[in-house]
Order: sequence, then structure tokens, then C-alpha cells
Amino acid sequence: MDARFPADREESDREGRHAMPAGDSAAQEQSRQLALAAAHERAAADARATASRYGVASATEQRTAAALAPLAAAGYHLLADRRWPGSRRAQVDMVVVGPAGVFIVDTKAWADVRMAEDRIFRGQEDVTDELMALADLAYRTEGELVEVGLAPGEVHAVAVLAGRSGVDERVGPVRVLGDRDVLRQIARRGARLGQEQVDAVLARCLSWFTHVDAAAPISTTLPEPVLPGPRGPVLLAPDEDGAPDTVVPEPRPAPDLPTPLLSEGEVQRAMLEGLMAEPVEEWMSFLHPAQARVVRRSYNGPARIRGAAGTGKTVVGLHRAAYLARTQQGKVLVTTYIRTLPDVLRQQLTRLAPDVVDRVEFAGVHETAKRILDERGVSVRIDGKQIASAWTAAWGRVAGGSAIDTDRHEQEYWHDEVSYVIKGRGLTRWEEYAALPRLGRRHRLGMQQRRVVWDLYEAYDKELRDRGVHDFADQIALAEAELRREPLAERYTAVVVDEAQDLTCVMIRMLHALVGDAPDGFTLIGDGQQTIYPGGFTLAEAGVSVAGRGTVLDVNYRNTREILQFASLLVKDDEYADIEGATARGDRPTEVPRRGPKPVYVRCQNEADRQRRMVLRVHEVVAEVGTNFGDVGVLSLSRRGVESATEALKKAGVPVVNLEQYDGVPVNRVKVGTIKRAKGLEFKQVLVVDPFASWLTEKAEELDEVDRERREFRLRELYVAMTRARDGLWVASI
Ligand SMILES: Nc1ncnc2c1ncn2[C@@H]1O[C@H](COP(=O)(O)OP(=O)(O)OP(=O)(O)O)[C@@H](O)[C@H]1O
Repeated sequence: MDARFPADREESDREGRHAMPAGDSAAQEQSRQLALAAAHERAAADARATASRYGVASATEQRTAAALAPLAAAGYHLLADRRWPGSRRAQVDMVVVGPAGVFIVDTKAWADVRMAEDRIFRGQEDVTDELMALADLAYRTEGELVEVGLAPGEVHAVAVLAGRSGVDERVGPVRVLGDRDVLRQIARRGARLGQEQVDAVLARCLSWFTHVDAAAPISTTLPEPVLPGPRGPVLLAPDEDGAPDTVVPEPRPAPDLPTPLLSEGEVQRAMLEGLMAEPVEEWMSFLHPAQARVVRRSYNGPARIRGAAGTGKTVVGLHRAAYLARTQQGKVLVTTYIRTLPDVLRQQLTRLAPDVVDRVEFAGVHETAKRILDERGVSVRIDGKQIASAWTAAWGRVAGGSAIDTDRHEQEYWHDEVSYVIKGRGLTRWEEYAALPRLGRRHRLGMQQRRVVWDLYEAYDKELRDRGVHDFADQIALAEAELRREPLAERYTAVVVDEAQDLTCVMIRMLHALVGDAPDGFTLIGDGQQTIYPGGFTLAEAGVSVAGRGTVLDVNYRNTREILQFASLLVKDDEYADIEGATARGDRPTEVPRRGPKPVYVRCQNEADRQRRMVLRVHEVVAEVGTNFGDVGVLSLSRRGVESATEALKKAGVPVVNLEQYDGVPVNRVKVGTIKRAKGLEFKQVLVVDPFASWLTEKAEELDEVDRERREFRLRELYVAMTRARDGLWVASI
């Protein structure tokens, strides 16, 4: 910013209008006149100094403008002579609006510049605050442009150091570049906004940064000087005797004939780099205004963002993580239940916000617990085989042949009861379990059954201890206890939890303990409709309140209307225990803008027929223009289903990758995995390969509570699978 004529005119006018009191002596009048003369001299000196700053500024600004000029040929708009929003006098040197985003550029003709520890110095003087005005402007501009949907990370504050090259530093949110570097750094971001989006942003920028057409005011206590025509500002020059009554225009230095900052080759290389940059997906730079507002919203405590499948919750969560990392000190943690999802999210953030990706940590919730425990030197031994043998031993000792050992449930049901309900909710006393409302589990247990389950839990716990091992629920509980004992020395600034409905109560407590109730500290993102793990709880039980800090997203961007209608049939009567305490029905999007072909449902004769048709379907969809193997997801409820689909595809020569190994790096292979592993992901084409026809037709009211519970979880899981599909859905049952 150049606040070029800083003195306040109204103030000066007021001073100039002092009337001389009646009866003053001649001597008094003389000294008044001398004082006035001195004041004029000072004004002249000030004006001269200002003029010289103005001269330097304009020459250096012109150099920056010249350096950026090649962008105009690549769809950029260079806005010069714009008013600093909110200021009457100050101007913004240059606003660049184009495919790479919005850049508010301020040129500094500073010599002897040094940057250290997020501060900038001119010689010994710390001039960081001068850049912070620019940062503040960028922040306000972000807020303005959010209204058209521009993601906050697409607005950049750039300070250009005149006459410097090879500079690329950050001072807080301001990027500091040499004037030889600025073109390249802007161009290399590539095309992040489409033409329509650039136009929308430009229109808003033109009204936000209004044009400066009037001459800048001149500060003086003198009567308004005579301005020379169009040649520029006027200087007051003293007479030989120092009297400030002569006004002469100072000839402006002949414009520098610019020696181009960059050679033609350098310009071409910079622009080419932009052309080669990997394009980003639309949602990475441009959001729905409602989404963009949530990204920047300030919540005075834990907050919850919810919405139906495909409404951009994860998108908002990622932008919010980047935004918090950019605007606050310290690290941001993005976490979720699925181990592999954080890698995928990291990949996305790397493209969405490369500037802050190193300040955002991605880790599954178990990995987070492990890090906490490692840091504290608490050893945890997790050994799958030992855990399984502890369970089998405990079952044999306590539950085999008991009131819970019936043909209504597999052992897995009771394993989930122990892992998710008892351990997941952090129960430690029988009385708690005896009186527990088992949210989300329809099969009511009598006291006798509960007693067996509790005994089973205790026996299992003892077997684990005897083997010197822990299970995954123990790992979380230990980390949570550690944090209760002593909070982290270096806290996270913020924790963003994606797919929060998958977490247990103790997991939520552990993550909450990382940030507490700090403003914008804890953001829970999720959709209760996609709850596929048992162990329901309320946030109150976890000691978290999001009251008054909830946001619902309601435009489905992912699925076509046809896919969503098909998938929604599965859960149309579904009710689930919401973490805010109520029994809820799924959020329904108010808008589903995308349209496409109807999903295909095929009834196969047997498993072999299903496999054959699945392979055919894969070949069919990849024959479509724009769809590759990598765009196809084959999803199954069970591991067994994954194995047989993998085998059939491989046999047919189709390249596959298991979702367990998929980390978000694009790979041209069909992704095969369980629905649980597909949480949070999406594919152009989805094939769901292991339902039985009866699952889709059985009626809830004809089932008892055990079967109803099973049906609800199964259908929710299928709903998750189907809503992973962007363009095409194929479901095969037998
Ligand atoms: N503003 C947007 N513009 C264009 N596409 C968008 C926008 N927001 C989201 N999308 C698209 O919608 C998809 C779904 O978004 P996202 O994964 O964030 O939804 P979600 O609500 O987290 O879904 P789920 O709960 O089903 O996992 C994104 O991958 C993206 O392709």
C-alpha cells in the first residue's frame, strides 16, 4: 500500500481557520506570521518528501506492472489505480485476477531488506506491520469474494521487492517475492479457475476495489495550489528567502525507458510452467458460497458440519483445515476413523493448498493415539493373533453355551458389543453397562444377557493382559487417559474430524482433549445416515457441546439425481441415533444438480454369473470416453466379496488395486474394496457386488428387532456404497 498523502485535510483546514483575537499587538501579529511561515516551510518540505516517495513508487510499480503484463495474454486482468477498500486515500498498487486466483500486489522500493522468523526488516527497522496491512486487506478481500464462492486460499497477498530476484519468502500470510520472480510465481499456479469463475471474481473485484480517478489530495495549510494540467502532482517550492508563496510544478523525471525485467525466454518459460501445471478440480478453488462461508466461519467452541452424502462436507473440512492453518499459529490435525483416508485427504490438500500442506497433519485416529503414547513413552503392544486368541479364550470360558450364545447372532455381534459399546463408550463399571441405553442397537438385552456380556468383557480384558497385549480400543483409551493426566505441551490449533459418525465416544474425547473448547478448535464433520458402526453415543456423553454451532450443507454435488434416488430408497424409513441426542432421519439435500443415466440393477443366477457380468460391466464403462480403470470402484460388504471380485477381475486381465493400498495418488486400476474402506471416497462408476435380492426387498415391519437391526446397518452400508458413485451405478444381486 502507498498511503501517499497521509496528512488529514480536514484537520489542516480546521487549523487554518483560527481567527486572530481582537486587540493583538503588532509584535504578536509578527510572531504569528513567522510561525505561519515556518509552518508553510514544514509543509513544503513534507510535500517534497512525499513527492519523491511518489516518484519512486510509481517507477517501481511500473516495473512490477511491466513484469506482470504477459499475464494479460493468458486471461488475466491487471487492475491498476484501485482504491484500498475502506480507505479514502490509499491505493492498491495492482490487483491481478485470473486463472491462478486473485493476487493483491504491493510493490516495495525497499533497500536493505531482511526476513527472519516471520518478520521483515529494513536495515534495523522492523517493518512487518506495513505488510500486515496488506495481509488484512487480503483477508477482507477473501471475505468479499467468498460471496461468489471463491475459496479463501485463492486470494493472495503479495509484496514485491523492487530490484530483487530469487526472493520467495513468507511473512505471516504475505508472500514476499522479488520483482523478477513475481510473474513466474503467479503463472506457475496454473489454471485453477475457469473463465466463468474468473469473470465472477473479476466483477466482484471491480466493485470491491473501486477505481481511483480523482487526483490524490494534497495536504497543505495553504490555499489550494494551482495544479499543472495533466502532468501529475504539484510541489510547493520555497522562494530563495524561504517564503512559501511560489508554486512551481517540478518537472517529472523522464520516464525510464524500461529495461525489461525478464527476457523473452524467461517470460515464455514462466508462462509455460503455468500451462503445464496440473489442473485442479473445481471444488478445490471454487465453492458454493454457502460452503465457502462455512470454511471461514468463526465458531466460539466445538462445531459440527453435517449434511447428506456428497454435499461437500469433506471438501469444506479440507478448505477449513487450510484456512485455519493459514490464519492461526500452530498445527492443524485432520483425522478420521479409516486408516487409509488421511493419505487420500493429504493428496487432495497438496493440490488444493500447497502453501499450507506442511502445517496440516493427517493421521487416522489410531495413528494419532499411537503418536501421543509414543511421545509419552507409553508402550502399547497390538498383535492381531494374540487379540484373536484372547477373544476365543474368553468366549470359551464365559460365553459359550450361555444366554448370548444363540443362533440369532454371530460372535461378531458380541465382539462389537464389547469393542464399540463397552470399550468404545469408556464404560468401566458393571452398573454403567447395566443401565446403559444402547443407542442404535435395536436388539434389547435383558439383564441376564448383559451380565454375560460384561463377564465376557472382563474375561477378554484379563486374557489380553495375560498375553501382554492391547487391542485398538485400549490404545485409544490409554491415549485419552494420558491427555487427561497431562494435556499436550504443544497443542494443536485445530482438529478437524471427518466422518465423525464412525468414531467412538472415547475417540471423540481423546481428540477433543487435544484442543478443548478453544474457538475454532474442534470441528466435527459427518452424516449420521452413514453410521455403520455400532456404539452410538451422544456428544454430551463425550463432554462436547456444539449447541448453536452447527451447519448443514444441502446441495449434493457428487451424485446424479438418478443415483441418489436409487440409493435413498434403501434408507427412506431409516432412523438413527444422532450424536446430538435426538433420533434422526437422514438429512436430504435440497438440490441435486447433476443428471445421468439410471442405475442398473441386475439379478444374477449365481455367483459365477455375477462375476462374469461384473467383468463385462467394467469393460463396458471403461469403453466410455473419459472413463478409465482408475475411475471404477468395485465395492463389497465383505472381505470375501472383495477377494472373489479381485480374482475375477485379475483373471480377465483387468488391473486392480485394493482400497487398503490406495493412498489417493491417481492410479489407473480398478479399485476394489470393502464399503467400509470406501468411506469418504468417490468413483465415476461404482459396482456393488454382493447383495442378496432379499436384502433389497425385505420389509422392516415384518422383521423382529434382531433382524431389523441387522437390516438397518446393512442398508446404510449399501447406501454408503451407492452414494460413492458420481456418474454410474451398477448393483448385482443373486
Ligand atoms: N462446490 C463444489 N463444486 C463442485 N463440486 C463440488 C463442490 N463441493 C463438492 N463437490 C464435489 O462433490 C464431491 C463430494 O464432496 P465431499 O466428498 O466433500 O462430500 P461429503 O459430504 O463429504 O460426502 P460423503 O459424506 O458422502 O463422503 C466432491 O468430491 C466434489 O467432487
